[in-house]
Amino acid sequence: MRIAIVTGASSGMGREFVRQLPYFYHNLDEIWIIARREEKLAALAQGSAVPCRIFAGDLCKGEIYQKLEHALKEETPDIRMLVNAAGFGKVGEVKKIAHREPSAQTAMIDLNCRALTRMTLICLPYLRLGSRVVNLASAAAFCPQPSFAVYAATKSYVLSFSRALGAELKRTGIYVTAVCPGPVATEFFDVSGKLPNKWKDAVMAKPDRVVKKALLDVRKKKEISVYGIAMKGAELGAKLMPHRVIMDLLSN
Ligand SMILES: NC(=O)C1=CN([C@@H]2O[C@H](COP(=O)(O)OP(=O)(O)OC[C@H]3O[C@@H](n4cnc5c(N)ncnc54)[C@H](OP(=O)(O)O)[C@@H]3O)[C@@H](O)[C@H]2O)C=CC1
Ligand SMILES: CC(=O)[C@H](N)C(=O)O
Repeated sequence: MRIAIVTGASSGMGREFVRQLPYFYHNLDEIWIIARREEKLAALAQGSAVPCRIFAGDLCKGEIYQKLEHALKEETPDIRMLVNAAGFGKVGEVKKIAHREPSAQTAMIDLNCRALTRMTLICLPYLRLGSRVVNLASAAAFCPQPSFAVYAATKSYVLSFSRALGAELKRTGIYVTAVCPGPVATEFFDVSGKLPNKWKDAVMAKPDRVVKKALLDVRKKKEISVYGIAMKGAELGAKLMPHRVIMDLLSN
């Protein structure tokens, strides 16, 4: 059985991956979709061109992994693609968020880093020649971001982990792509709060376009997928400019 697994499938870019995957991969038997909101997953499954298997649960708790591991052992599928899209952010200074929502920042690390790593480790034995791992990092991975500090740090982890894992797996014919978009119009900002920099509103991208570009880059075995000229500029800027200067710019 050939499958794709997508976390964070109930909204935003995860959902978009589930919608677009059948057009890029014509031979998928099932897509396994993961998130907490079961009703959203059910609605997605209903409209899907490929049968979807729903795994509703919290990736910061153990139960969902047990269900998934059990299903993997039963089916021994060929995982053609794992998409780690579940994630969230919180806008604001570290101290203020800690006061307002004491556990939010460590929960962010749990989901954005720990859960993504755990999902990858669980799926690794089922990846075969030509399989792909797609990790949703962010342009926030390129440089530390005051007022988005923990979030940007988690995304630096995702980018670093993805690149190193990709280097390890390349000789086995398995490819890893870190997707690094700038701001994308999804439910993300309902959870994170308003963006700290007004210019980010001006470069807001559409999720379907970001995901289409990501899937094209995945096909090309690209290590990093960056959507849009503005974020390509940001990537280059973060390589050329001292991060202190960029942080000053971001703080103003
Ligand atoms: N939007 C943006 O500007 C950008 C986003 N990203 C990254 O892209 C990824 C997708 O974000 P996006 O689509 O924008 O955001 P959304 O908020 O639309 O999607 C987040 C997804 O994660 C799921 N999720 C959240 N918490 C948990 C949890 N504890 N257990 C299981 N699933 C969970 C949500 O489902 P549910 O609530 O049903 O559990 C939802 O499906 C994230 O990693 C984000 O950091 C990267 C760059 C830019
Ligand atoms: C939310 C994001 O990850 C985005 N790249 C941003 O920096 O706003």
